[in-house]
Formats: sequence, structure tokens, C-alpha cells
Amino acid sequence: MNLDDLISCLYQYEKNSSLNPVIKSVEMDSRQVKSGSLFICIDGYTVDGHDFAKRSVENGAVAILAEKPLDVDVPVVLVKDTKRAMAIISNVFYDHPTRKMSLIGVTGTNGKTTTTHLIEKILRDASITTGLIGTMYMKIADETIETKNTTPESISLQQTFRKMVDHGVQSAVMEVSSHALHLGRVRGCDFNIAVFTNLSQDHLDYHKTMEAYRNAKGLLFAQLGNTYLNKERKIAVLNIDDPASSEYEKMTAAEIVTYGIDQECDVRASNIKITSQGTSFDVNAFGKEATVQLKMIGKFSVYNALAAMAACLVDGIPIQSIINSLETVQGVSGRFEPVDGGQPFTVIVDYAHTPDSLDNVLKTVKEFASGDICVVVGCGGDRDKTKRPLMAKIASELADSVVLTSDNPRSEDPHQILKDMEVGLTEHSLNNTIVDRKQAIIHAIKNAKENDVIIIAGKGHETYQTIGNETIYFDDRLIAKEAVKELLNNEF
Ligand SMILES: CC(=O)N[C@H]1[C@@H](OP(=O)(O)OP(=O)(O)OC[C@H]2O[C@@H](n3ccc(=O)[nH]c3=O)[C@H](O)[C@@H]2O)O[C@H](CO)[C@@H](O)[C@@H]1O[C@H](C)C(=O)N[C@@H](C)C(=O)N[C@H](CCC(=O)O)C(=O)O
Ligand SMILES: Nc1ncnc2c1ncn2[C@@H]1O[C@H](COP(=O)(O)OP(=O)(O)OP(=O)(O)O)[C@@H](O)[C@H]1O
Ligand SMILES: N[C@H](CCC[C@H](N)C(=O)O)C(=O)O
Ligand SMILES: [Mg+2]
Repeated sequence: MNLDDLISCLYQYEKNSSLNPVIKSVEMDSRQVKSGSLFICIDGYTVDGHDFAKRSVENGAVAILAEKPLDVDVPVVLVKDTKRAMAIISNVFYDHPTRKMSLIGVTGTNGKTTTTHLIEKILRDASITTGLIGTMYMKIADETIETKNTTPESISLQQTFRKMVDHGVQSAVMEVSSHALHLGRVRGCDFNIAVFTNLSQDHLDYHKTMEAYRNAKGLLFAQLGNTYLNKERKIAVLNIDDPASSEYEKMTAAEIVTYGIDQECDVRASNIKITSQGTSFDVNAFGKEATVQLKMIGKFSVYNALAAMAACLVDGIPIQSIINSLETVQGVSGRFEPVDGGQPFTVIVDYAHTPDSLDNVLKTVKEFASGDICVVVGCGGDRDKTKRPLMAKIASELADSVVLTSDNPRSEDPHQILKDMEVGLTEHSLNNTIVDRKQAIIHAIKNAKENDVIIIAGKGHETYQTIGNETIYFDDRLIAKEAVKELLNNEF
């Protein structure tokens, strides 16, 4: 595609040359630029992409999209907002891939990764070729691709959608983070179904207020479109028990489908029974009654199952097929994942890194624990600091013993993060602070009694720990397994 054809979708721009090179790729990182690239300058949080324009030309860029004039020997296209333009251009460059498949977006503070995996499983079992984008990876059918962000930048996103279409993907399901919505990463994505899980405190370092955070998530519903105008179904799947849903209902022109437990809705669970082996519930879905027996544990798992069920029902999957799929799911990696080394107590690794998720997980454990509950937990550095005392308070109020430890301290002093957390501790629990996460896990396991439950929270599936500029290999599950082995061999 040549430059003039590509930029014609922008309407408002100034081009400083009549040259019209062929564009072979679109890039926002000078280090990725190849011969024939269009380089888009983004003024980021750490550096300004305009400063890499010359470097991009040295690397082969044949044109540049920028917000300010640049002294380079290739055509420069000026626009007011390169981020906005990047989303539109990527969409055009990759030929509107999301128009050629069904796209389901899932947003909310907690449960996105879990719900997207449940939806993927249901669709795959129904013989649909799927794609998935989220915190853990991007997937094109069975191929897994590493990713840095939960929701990637628009170029990477549209390129991945294109690969999906070329691979025959019929339906893609993706996590849509509040950052992505606020930074416009998903502008131009043609969502068919948008799912809301829940809203509670997180990311206030970025959004500053809960209202701004709620509104950022609302952008998914605001940009969903309208069944009649788009001539295809556009459906917002909302959690009726979360007060933010009524705001999202106002923000969208799409059809509304609701799920929940506490209030009347389209897909409603009742008669919930939680054991250490799983969770059963009755469901009334658009008037049809059925019983579901999940292997996943907790009321929050019921919400995730209902969200996935509602999305797949409106996508046309029969209810019994959905239930059969949900019933076979053991769980999602790093989410309420048991570590079993033959020990006489329970060890669970979980990705709870927000106050609400920690609260949910510990309340779930309380439903079935016959011994004491111990929680090993920390908070990430360079993230919402106001979560710290709240998470410590929840840990302290719901567990019998608490071991505060490091999560990913990143650029912050790990001791200071722990001091911020300690403010929230109460005398209700036996409290320890051990800055070294491995030692904290060993401490919890060494001190466990028969029938106790240890929850190791915050890092779930992560296989690394970032301390300062260094990222080391670190997997809570492996450390816990090793500690259990040593305990059983009396090696401590
Ligand atoms: C705040 C934020 O979202 N930052 C994102 C942003 O980084 P940034 O603004 O710092 O970028 P920058 O380093 O200043 O670079 C500016 C521009 O210069 C370019 N550059 C830079 C260096 C160079 O040599 N050449 C060059 O061209 C860069 O490619 C970029 O275009 O753009 C990067 C590239 O797309 C993202 O990876 C990065 O996410 C960082 C890693 C991040 O931590 N983001 C978090 C806050 C985030 O987005 N999280 C959400 C939610 C997570 C969840 O709840 O699940 C997510 O979706 O992941
Ligand atoms: N529906 C839910 N409500 C509250 N807590 C939940 C729910 N589902 C999962 N959790 C808790 O939140 C943790 C993270 O779950 P999950 O990874 O599915 O969420 P996420 O929204 O993808 O998180 P992230 O923002 O990091 O991508 C789980 O380990 C569990 O503790
Ligand atoms: N998507 C979340 C994940 C947090 C996971 C936790 N282990 C941490 O590193 O703080 C974030 O980037 O804020
Ligand atoms: Mg996630």
C-alpha cells in the first residue's frame, strides 16, 4: 500500500512532500523499523518517539508520522494526535481484520483473564477456531505468542488480528484493560460483544480517581456500536450486581444482557454450594433452568462462569454445550492453583493483587478451611500505593497469620513498600514481614500444621520477579513445591 492511500483515512493531516513511497510495515519503535517502514512518533511516558525519527530513517523508514515538524530526508505527515492516527492507520494497513471475525472484549478490575479463558474453552469445544489476547499471552488457535501488556498497542493488536484472520480464526476474545481504553489502543476494534466483570480499586496511580477509572472502562461500552446501525448484533454483557453496570448501560447504544446472583437478570445463579472440591449452582438462563458443577472454587468463580455463559449464549452456543465445557475446566494457570507435594495441608497460589480479589479469595478459603489460614502477600512497586494498607488489612482480618513480603518491587525500595503495607495490619492475626519472597514462602510452609491452608497471593502465573533493574526467574509454585519437598524430607 502506498503512503497516500494509507493516510487518506486520516482526513486531517499535512504532508511535506509529494513523494509517495510504498509502505511495507507500520512501526512505533525505531528499533523495529525495517526498509519500507512508516515510523509513527509517540510522545511516551518515558521518552519522546520524535527523538528517534532520524534513527528510524537510518534503519530504513521511508516516511514518518509525527506531531511536530522534523528535519529528515523522507516525507513527514503531521497530525494533531499520533496515537489516535496510529490506531486508525494500523486498522487500515491490516485491512480491518476485526470486521472479518467475531470479537469479544472483556473488561473489569478482576476476572478478565479467567473469563476470557472460559470463553475460549467454550468456543473451542464448539469447534470454533479461536484467538485470545490477554495478560498471559496472545494465542492464535494453538500457537502462543509472548506479550508485554495485557492489551497491546494498536499496531501489535491489529497485526495479531490480521494473523488470526489469515489463520482462519472465527472468534477472538480479549482482555481490554482500562489503560488500553484510556490510551486508545483498541480504537478501531470492531467488538461484537463487550463483557463487564466488576469494578473495585486498582490502578489509581494512573487514573487518580475511581470515577476516572470507571469511566475508562466505560469506553469499551461507549464504542461498542449499535445492532441496527452496524447490521450485526452488538451486545453489552453486564454484571447486574455491580453498581458500575448501570453507568455502562447509559453509556452504550448496544443491546444489554445481564448476569448475576443477587438481582433479577437474564442469566442468574442461585443455590450456590462451595466445597474444597468445587462449586455447584443452579442457573436460569433466559428462562431455561440447569445445574452447573464447577471444578473452580468460590462465588467469584460463579460470576466468571456466568459472564462467560452469557457471552457465549448470545454468541449462539447452546446452553448444554456451554455447561459441559465449564464443568471440565480445572482452572486457569496461577489462579487459585493448588500446589500438591503430598503435604498434609493445602497450598494455593493465586493472582490476587487487588484488595477486592484478596478479599474474595480469603473469604472463599474460609468457606472450606478446617485449619488455620496463612497468607503470604506483597504489593507491586510503581503501582497504586493506596492498595498497600488495604491489602494488608484484608489479609490481617481474614487470615490467622500473615507473612508480608515483596511482590515485584520494580524501581521502589522493597522495605518501604512493606512499611506502607504494615500500616494496615491489625492484631487479629499473627504477623511477620520477610522481605525475601522465597524465604517468606519457606517460612509459611515450615510453620504449617495439618489441615491449614496457605495462600500465596499476588504473582499467580508469573515466572519472574522484578527488583530494581533486575528481573530474575521466580515461580511461586516451584518455590512452594521445593519447600514442601524439603519439609517432608525434614531438610529444614
Ligand atoms: C504507561 C504505559 O502504558 N506505558 C506503555 C507505553 O510506554 P511509554 O509511554 O513509557 O513508552 P516510551 O518508552 O516512553 O516510548 C515512547 C515511544 O518511543 C519509542 N521508542 C523508544 C525507544 C527507542 O529506542 N526507540 C523508540 O522508537 C517507543 O516505541 C514508543 O513508541 O508504551 C509501551 C509500548 O506500547 C507500553 O509497553 C507501556 O506499557 C508499560 C510497560 C506498562 O507497564 N503499562 C501498564 C501500566 C499497562 O498498560 N497496564 C495495562 C493493564 C494491566 C492489567 O491490569 O492487566 C495493560 O494493558 O498492560
Ligand atoms: N470475578 C472476580 N471477582 C473478584 N475477584 C476475582 C474474580 N475473578 C478472579 N478474581 C481474583 O482476581 C485474581 C486475578 O484474576 P484474573 O487474572 O482473572 O483477573 P484479571 O482481571 O485478568 O487481572 P489483571 O488486571 O491483572 O489482568 C484471581 O487470582 C482471583 O484472586
Ligand atoms: N496487571 C497488573 C498486574 C499486577 C501483578 C503484580 N504481581 C504486580 O507486579 O504488581 C499490573 O501491572 O498492575
Ligand atoms: Mg488479566
